[in-house]
Amino acid sequence: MTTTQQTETNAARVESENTLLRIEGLTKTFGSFTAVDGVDLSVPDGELHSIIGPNGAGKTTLFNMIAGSLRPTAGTIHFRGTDITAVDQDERARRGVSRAFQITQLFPGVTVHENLRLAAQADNQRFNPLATRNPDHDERARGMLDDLDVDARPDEVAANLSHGDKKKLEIGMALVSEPTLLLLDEPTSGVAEAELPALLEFLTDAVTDLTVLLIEHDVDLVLELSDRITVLDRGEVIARGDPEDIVANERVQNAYMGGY
Ligand SMILES: Nc1ncnc2c1ncn2[C@@H]1O[C@H](COP(=O)(O)OP(=O)(O)OP(=O)(O)O)[C@@H](O)[C@H]1O
Repeated sequence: MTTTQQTETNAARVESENTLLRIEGLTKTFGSFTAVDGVDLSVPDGELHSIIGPNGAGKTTLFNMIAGSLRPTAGTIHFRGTDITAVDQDERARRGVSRAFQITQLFPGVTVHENLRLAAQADNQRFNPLATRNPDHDERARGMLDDLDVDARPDEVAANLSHGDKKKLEIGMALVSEPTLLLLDEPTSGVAEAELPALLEFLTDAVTDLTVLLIEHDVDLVLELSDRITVLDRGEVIARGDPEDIVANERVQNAYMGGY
């Protein structure tokens, strides 16, 4: 083997050692319609990778396949080097793939603290209010509540929070389960303009040491938070790069980001 070949092999090995999520040829068809069409994606440890694209581009379908709620028609998903394509959603969550949903999933009738405690003690994201109380979960819930800085007392019921604080709580519930890969689906959807700066500040802190896949329509937020961005259009990857590359990409301009 030449020195150049050796260097390339080493570089490939380092790349694969750092890769947390690797997707190859991922495809989903609904009848004759192809919603996600042969998507490749590699996300290294610690990266915040955003998936953007116009409505109906296939972002949520892609997320559903990564989270395990939707079976791909073709392609593979590797997580930490292991093929998880056939692994069910609960087992993926147990292995560290955690999802905060587009539609708020918190329990409106219970307190803010209790929501976080239930999330901390959830076994692979299945909430069990009857599980034996563990002081460690209480502590993690309290710590997360401090980080969240929501405008509510711990004993306030979640239903009384502002929409922005509900979003924060929902993300906090995903974080308190200590995920390896966090899937964030539209964290700012429905959040009032006035609440956005606080949510952005929280998100920036919360995701610092995590590997995150983010779907988000707010382009400013995507450009600010992302290490890399993948742009989908009609199920296909049309561009990938760091925020500067994406802003400068003509195809992306035409498909999606008119005005940037
Ligand atoms: N279960 C389903 N059956 C049939 N078609 C579906 C199904 N789920 C999604 N689709 C279609 O697949 C395409 C991609 O949908 P998807 O929700 O993944 O897009 P998206 O990029 O997340 O859109 P948005 O930004 O509007 O949330 C859309 O045309 C949608 O109508």
